[in-house]
Amino acid sequence: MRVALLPGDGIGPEVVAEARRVLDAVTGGALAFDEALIGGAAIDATGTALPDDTTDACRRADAVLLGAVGGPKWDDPLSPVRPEQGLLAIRRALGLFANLRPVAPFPALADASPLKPERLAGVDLLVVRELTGGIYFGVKGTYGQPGRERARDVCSYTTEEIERIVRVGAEMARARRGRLTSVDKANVLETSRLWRRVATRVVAAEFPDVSLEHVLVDACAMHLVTNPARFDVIVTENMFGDILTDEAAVLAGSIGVLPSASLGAPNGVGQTRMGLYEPIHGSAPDLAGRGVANPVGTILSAALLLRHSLGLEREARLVERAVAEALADGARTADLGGSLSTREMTDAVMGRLEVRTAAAVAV
Ligand SMILES: NC(=O)c1ccc[n+]([C@@H]2O[C@H](COP(=O)([O-])OP(=O)(O)OC[C@H]3O[C@@H](n4cnc5c(N)ncnc54)[C@H](O)[C@@H]3O)[C@@H](O)[C@H]2O)c1
Ligand SMILES: CC(C)[C@H](C(=O)O)[C@@H](O)C(=O)O
Ligand SMILES: [Mg+2]
Repeated sequence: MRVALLPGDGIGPEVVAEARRVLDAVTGGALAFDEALIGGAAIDATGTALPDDTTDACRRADAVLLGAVGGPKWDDPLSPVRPEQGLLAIRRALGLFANLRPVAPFPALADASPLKPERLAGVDLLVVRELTGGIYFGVKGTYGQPGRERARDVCSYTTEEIERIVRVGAEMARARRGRLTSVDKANVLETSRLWRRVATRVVAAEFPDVSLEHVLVDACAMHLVTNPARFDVIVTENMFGDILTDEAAVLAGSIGVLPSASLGAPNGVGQTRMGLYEPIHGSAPDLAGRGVANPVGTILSAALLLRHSLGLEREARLVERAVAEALADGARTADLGGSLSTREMTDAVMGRLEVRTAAAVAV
């Protein structure tokens, strides 16, 4: 099995290198890795944020593990080439329309969250974010005379785009606690009114066992910090999902611990899917090059990769348990109030992994 690694920029290469060590350990070296350029690193080397070689390497692979893209070096708002274009382009090129962002805070990290511990009790939610449509991909441009320009970004969704992401959300809810929250801004936006109608129809017709509620995005932002345990699966459009998941990171104690899986259509073979896996955080320019970033979000993304694209559920669980145990034993990087380096944090996880892997083999 082949995994394409796209380390990207800033702390991306640091956290991807650590997740690769974990993947190697848990699979006993069974995976082949191909490294390729994306983002600012690709702009510097080739002039474009997503070189064709990178897309080809991803297409040859069973799954992709990505670090992060972007940074101050490429932030000029007048530049026609931007690192983030590479990320959007690879999501689109691989048809990765469903972005799963689980938020199940580790009990050991309750003290790292600014929320009261009682607010965090029972929180286990999954945000299913639409990833290849909406305002990110609509017509955009800046028009008019210098000094008097107008800019626009068009938000557009088709019925089919909404149907397929709602189905993913409802399937996930069915496999969990059966509750789906569709988040929109239907009191203002046409796209949201279509979204709401389609979600209602799809769930009623195909998922009678799933309960559906509609919540407006502004209210959802509030509920996420006042009563997050009320949510099971949240399905929402591209930009709302981006914003709400950074907010939800507060529940987990740090944005450095949250993983994500971006999936395309099932490939039929044991229902695994081509997928791209990445932490939800960015390139953290303030931490880059210092070896202090938290690798847990990327390591947990690697676990999702094992589960969803390689069909290695046992190995995925081994990694997730090793992370939980390392955190329960007090392993902490600086974002969680500790002093471990990126590598030491990974070593703490790998120490638990060895014990667990040996036990699993013995059974
Ligand atoms: N998927 C991606 O590649 C992705 C996601 C978000 C932002 N970005 C890009 O990253 C750059 C920086 O964006 P930003 O500063 O708004 O967001 P960011 O997520 O990079 O950083 C936000 C804050 O979280 C901290 N943080 C992030 N990851 C961490 C980790 N693993 N361990 C410890 N602390 C961590 C940072 O130090 C910073 O204080 C921008 O260019 C942005 O476009 C990329
Ligand atoms: C960097 C940016 C394009 C990206 C997004 O908005 O999708 C990021 O914020 C994310 O959450 O993956
Ligand atoms: Mg984001």
